[in-house]
Amino acid sequence: MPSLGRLHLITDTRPGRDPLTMVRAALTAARADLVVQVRVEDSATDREAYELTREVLALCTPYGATCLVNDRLHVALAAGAAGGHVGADDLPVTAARRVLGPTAVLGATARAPGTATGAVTGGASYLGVGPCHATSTKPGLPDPFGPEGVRAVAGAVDVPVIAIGGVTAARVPALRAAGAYGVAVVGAISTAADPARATAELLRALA
Ligand SMILES: Cc1ncc(COP(=O)(O)OP(=O)(O)O)c(N)n1
Ligand SMILES: Cc1ncsc1CCOP(=O)(O)O
Ligand SMILES: [Mg+2]
Repeated sequence: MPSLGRLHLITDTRPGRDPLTMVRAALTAARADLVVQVRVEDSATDREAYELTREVLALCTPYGATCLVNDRLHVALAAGAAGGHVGADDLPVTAARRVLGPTAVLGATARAPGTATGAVTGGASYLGVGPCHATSTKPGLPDPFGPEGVRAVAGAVDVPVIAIGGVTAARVPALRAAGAYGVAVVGAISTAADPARATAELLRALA
């Protein structure tokens, strides 16, 4: 399995957003270092998720960037993505690993050391850990737990920990110091005035 990129851009498919323009801009700055996770609204159809994934893959492939799909593992497989990401409301990690096969990238959400070790035993190749900071992108989340929450999880596992939730370039150093291997962002890139520049700043902070 190739090494995982440290910067994960999660597509912003809320009404009025333009996820493909964001992905294009981020790729010009991050190239092969970018992981793009295709995440669609729950109300989107599988056909819409599949078509967006195919378009994102077509953008990622020339750069050698990695494309993952959130939640919908059948879409990941059908589209030819490198893997997927699951959380508490999705397939259990062991089942997700069976679906994706042994070599695919499989991310799992974990907020505590016990869940984290269980996910790794079940076959997760990285963990998404958050919300680290307050976010307006996903409603209904528990309170943010800051870098200390990342430290607790990172200390319990030997797979890459990707910090998520309200991540900005300014917040990256503390998250890295707490053991995060990388970060996943929506708003830091999708709401930036200059998404390519925002991507470059995040990469600089991660280096
Ligand atoms: C890298 C990363 N970490 C966490 C999540 C959240 O996944 P989940 O808890 O299943 O919530 P949804 O994104 O499905 O709403 C993620 N997608 N990526
Ligand atoms: C999907 C998800 N899971 C936890 S926080 C989050 C959204 C992160 O978005 P942002 O980077 O805009 O805070
Ligand atoms: Mg999910």
